[in-house]
Order: sequence, then C-alpha cells, then structure tokens
Amino acid sequence: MSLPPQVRIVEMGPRDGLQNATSGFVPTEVKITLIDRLSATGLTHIEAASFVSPKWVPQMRDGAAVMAGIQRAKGVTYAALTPNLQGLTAALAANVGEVAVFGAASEAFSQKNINCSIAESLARFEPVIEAAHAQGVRVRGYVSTVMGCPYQGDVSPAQVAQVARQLLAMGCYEISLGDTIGVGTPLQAKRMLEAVRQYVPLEQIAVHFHDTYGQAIANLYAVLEEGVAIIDSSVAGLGGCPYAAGASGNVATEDVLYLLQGLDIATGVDLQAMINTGFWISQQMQRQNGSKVALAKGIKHEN
Ligand SMILES: CC(C)(COP(=O)([O-])OP(=O)([O-])OC[C@H]1O[C@@H](n2cnc3c(N)ncnc32)[C@H](O)[C@@H]1OP(=O)([O-])[O-])[C@@H](O)C(=O)NCCC(=O)NCCSC(=O)C[C@@](C)(O)CC(=O)[O-]
Repeated sequence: MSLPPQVRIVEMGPRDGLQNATSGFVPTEVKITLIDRLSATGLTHIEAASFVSPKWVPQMRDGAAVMAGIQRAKGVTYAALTPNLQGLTAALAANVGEVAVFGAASEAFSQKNINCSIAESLARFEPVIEAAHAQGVRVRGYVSTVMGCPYQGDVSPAQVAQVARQLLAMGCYEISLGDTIGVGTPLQAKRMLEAVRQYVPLEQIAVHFHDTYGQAIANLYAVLEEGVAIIDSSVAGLGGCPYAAGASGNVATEDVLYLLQGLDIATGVDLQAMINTGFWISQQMQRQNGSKVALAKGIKHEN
C-alpha cells in the first residue's frame, strides 16, 4: 500500500488536550480563544467539548458555554463527546456539528472510564447513535486502549477489531483507534490495524495515538504506509485521559504536520499558525510546549 496523498487532521486540543489539565480550571474564555485560533489554521475538524458527567471530568463542565462562545468558521466541524443520552441532549442543545461515543477494547478501562462493561457501553451507545442520526448528526466511535491498557496490560488486536466492528455496525461513520497510554510500537500498530481492517473499511479508520513512550510519530508512519488517512492529534501535545494515570498527551499536531509535509502529504493546515497557537495555549496553561517541532522552529510574531 502507498502513502495517502492527503490526510485529515482531527484536532483534539480543546477536548482530549484540556480534559486532564492539572493546572486548575481552564477558563471558558481561554477554551473559546483556543478553538477560534485553531479554526483559523485551516483545520476542518475540531473536537471542541465533552458532555460527560461534571463529577467525573470537572474540567469539561462548561461545554455548553464553550459551544455558545466560539465563532463557527465555515467548513469546520465542531464535535463533542457524548457518553449517554443525557450528554447527547446537552450536546444537541449546544448545536454541536457532530458527536462521538467512546468505548474501549479493555474491560478494565471501560469500567474505570465510563463505569460499565464493554457490552453495557455498546447497549448504551445504541440509542445515542439513533437519536443523533434522527437529528441529522453524525456519530464518531472511539475504541480506547487499542495497544495496551493501564489496568489489564495486553489487549489483543482481535478484541479491538470486535469493538470497532460493533461500533461501525451500530452506525458510527468513522472509528478512531486510541492508543490511550501511548505504549504501542509500529509493528503492533500494523497488526492492530490489520485486524480492524477485516471489518472496517480503511477510509473509515482514524488513528489516535498518545506519545507517552515517544512512539507516536513512528506508529503514525507505520499506519500511513498502510493507507490510513485520518489522524487525531493535539496542538502542543496537550492532554491525556483522566482515567489513564501517567498517560501523556496526544501526538502534537505540529509534529504530525511536519511529518506529513516531509512526505508531501497535503493537510490544508498552516504549520506556523499551529505553532503559534501551541505556544499561546502552553503559556496560558503555564506548561512546557509538548511539540518538538514547535520548540525547534519557535514562534513567529503575528503582528
Ligand atoms: C459515563 C458516565 C456519565 C457514567 O457515570 P455514572 O456515575 O455511572 O452515571 P449515572 O448515569 O449513574 O449518573 C451519575 C450522575 O452523573 C450525571 N450525569 C450522567 N451523565 C451525564 C452527562 N452526560 N452530562 C452531565 N451529567 C451527567 C447524572 O445526572 C448523575 O448526577 P446526580 O444525579 O448524581 O447529580 C461517567 O462515567 C462519565 O461521564 N465518564 C466520562 C469519562 C471521560 O470523559 N473520560 C475521558 C474521555 S475518554 C478519552 O479521553 C479517550 C479518548 C476518547 O480520547 C480516546 C483514547 O485516547 O483512548
């Protein structure tokens, strides 16, 4: 298989990136400005909010205010996580462009993250997907822990494939495969993808790699070679899952853009604008910028 000519970046910074912020509550205004800045980089898809229980993830409790405050750019889809009907109702009221349900390939992670078994989660997603479709809203499906689980260790590709297959059969238009704790390596990524491809067409597969072990770029290259053309990433490498202790952020969007530029793969996203946004949000959160490319290239002042 050859490299894809074009890749769609699905930006995770405002959701996966911020949900685990340890520096205190990120003010709603900062979240809104982050999304508006990301909207101006050429991205077409931004995960902007999460309509989950505020008891479970307090950082995301202002999803409705965030969605009400952003400037919606033409051609950009603003998505949100919805674990159940309660979340879906709130997300639809906030006029999100797309929603996502999130399951896992590991029973232990499913229990810790959404307080139910894999089978229960799929049963819970069914009415969410139906209700979203009834409103003309597309649903993305996540599978977490596709290359390892913080609680149970190894996860088999066959198990990942089964959960992906069921989410697709239930109506998810795209399946995002999450290496939640960033433990995977390129060969493992290829094997996992191979198993999922038995059931999910390649065009409907996204990859969502965290960079905890520094393998995310290598893993991305491995699956790009197999033709994967949808990549989740997070500006400045923000983030981590609150229910996966020690997991670092998604692979940095800046680093992914640099990789793709070097491979002559189009994204439509402006690397320098992304770098500037990454420095801005890192400063707001008083954290080190997690993008190696951003640190190497540095900020260019916009005015
Ligand atoms: C799924 C539940 C809700 C089950 O949590 P539960 O406690 O079993 O739910 P419940 O139905 O018993 O409700 C308990 C309370 O939560 C409220 N509640 C219930 N649902 C909602 C909602 N939607 N919005 C607002 N409030 C809600 C509900 O109203 C009730 O309030 P109370 O009566 O006690 O006052 C909970 O476990 C939860 O919210 N989990 C979310 C955890 C999370 O957000 N994790 C991070 C995202 S996943 C991720 O990062 C991985 C990913 C996607 O990026 C891919 C990867 O990297 O692998």
